[in-house]
Amino acid sequence: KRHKFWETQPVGQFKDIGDTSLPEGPIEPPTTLSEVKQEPYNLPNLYEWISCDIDSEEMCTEVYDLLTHNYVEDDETMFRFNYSKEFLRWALRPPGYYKSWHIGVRVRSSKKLVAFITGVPARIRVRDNVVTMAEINFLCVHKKLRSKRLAPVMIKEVTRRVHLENIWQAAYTAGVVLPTPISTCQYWHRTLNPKKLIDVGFSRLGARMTMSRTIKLYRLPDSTSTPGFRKMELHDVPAVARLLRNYLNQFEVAPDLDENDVEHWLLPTENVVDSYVVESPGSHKITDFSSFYSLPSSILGNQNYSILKAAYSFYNVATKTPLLQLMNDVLIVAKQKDYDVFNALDIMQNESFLKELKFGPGDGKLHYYLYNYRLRNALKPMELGLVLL
Ligand SMILES: CCCCCCCCCCCCCC(=O)CSCCNC(=O)CCNC(=O)[C@H](O)C(C)(C)COP(=O)(O)OP(=O)(O)OC[C@H]1O[C@@H](n2cnc3c(N)ncnc32)[C@H](O)[C@@H]1OP(=O)(O)O
Ligand SMILES: CCOC(=O)c1cnc2ccc(OC)cc2c1SCCC#N
Repeated sequence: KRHKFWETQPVGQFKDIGDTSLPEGPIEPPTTLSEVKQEPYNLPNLYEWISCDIDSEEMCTEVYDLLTHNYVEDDETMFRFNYSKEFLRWALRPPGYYKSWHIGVRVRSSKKLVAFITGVPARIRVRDNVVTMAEINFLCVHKKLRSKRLAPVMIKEVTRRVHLENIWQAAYTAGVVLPTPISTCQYWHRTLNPKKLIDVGFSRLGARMTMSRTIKLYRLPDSTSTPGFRKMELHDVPAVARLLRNYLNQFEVAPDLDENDVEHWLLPTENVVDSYVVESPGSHKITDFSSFYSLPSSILGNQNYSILKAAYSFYNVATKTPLLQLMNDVLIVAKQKDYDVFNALDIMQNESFLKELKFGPGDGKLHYYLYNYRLRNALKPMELGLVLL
């Protein structure tokens, strides 16, 4: 398959797979800031660039509306991601973020927002090297402007703006295969509301299974079982940061999160991210941690339902409580909060609980990518300690 754009980029190329003579690490050296293109890339005349101020209610609504109608759909066009406005504000304003990396394209005449791409800064450890990167996300071109090679221009423009901040690497995920994945992961789904998932056509009644038998199969207790299991609070940040930093050390690629990062990414935010700790009743020590984020989806073409309430496993650390028990408690909480499904990737140590907690494998894959950083070999999912939103 020809990749006319990606073959011009400093990314692992398919032709280089297996070439162990190529060194691991940056593919191109940084340039001086004066060598970075100072002016934006050219768009077709009808369009103009806009840096989106996500703090502005009006601008945030325009971004939300573009994504709600034009962002990622599954292959069967059963669902389309429906990131909420408060989720977008959370995802796009981590410590050290740049408004200039929230890039929109408007129609000059109507001022209609028709495309979007974002970056946020993150310190990512790759094996033994911590690299400041841009995490790229929310690449979206309006359905009516597809297949016009707008995406490469969006990607070159965000690359240019990242370079202006003296950052030369990026991390991103996609459901499509591009040159060249550093790892390919699988989604797993734990049904919480079987009736709804069957009604929308995602799940089917198993052979020799009645609806009531199916409901019983996925039923969860009304309350959690781990003593000391509670919502994370601000004063837990130092302990959670210690726990998480230590846990993530075992993975080949993982975020290097300090206390500011932990406060932003993991402190509970209503309808955006939920996080729980296990505080040992005696010692008051934080021994375990679990978190999930809330990413609803529009249900396309169903008479009875319009929104799927989905929770996505985020970061989990079990040092005392068995991970299986910790995750079962988190499923119980997600069900209490009326989620329809709890999703998880087969990364980190997730494989150890997926089957036992009745997750089923999805048919979608998620490919992880690094920009301008070569890994000699692809990673197994369990070597990945990075979750992108
Ligand atoms: C140092 C800093 C560096 C920062 C930058 C790092 C890199 C960041 C990279 C971005 C990471 C984003 C991560 C992220 O947001 C999470 S993945 C979600 C991407 N968004 C969607 O799927 C939303 C629905 N689809 C669309 O809006 C359009 O189909 C998009 C805009 C996806 C493509 O628009 P289009 O109208 O359908 O297509 P053309 O404009 O005609 O362009 C065709 C070219 O685009 C390549 N393409 C297609 N999908 C891609 C994807 N998901 N990543 C990268 N490239 C993608 C494709 O291979 C081809 O190139 P090739 O000819 O070489 O094969
Ligand atoms: C019921 C299980 O499927 C999903 O939760 C879901 C929801 N919305 C989507 C929107 C776009 C989409 O495009 C790939 C997939 C989904 C999926 S499956 C993959 C995500 C997970 N887990």
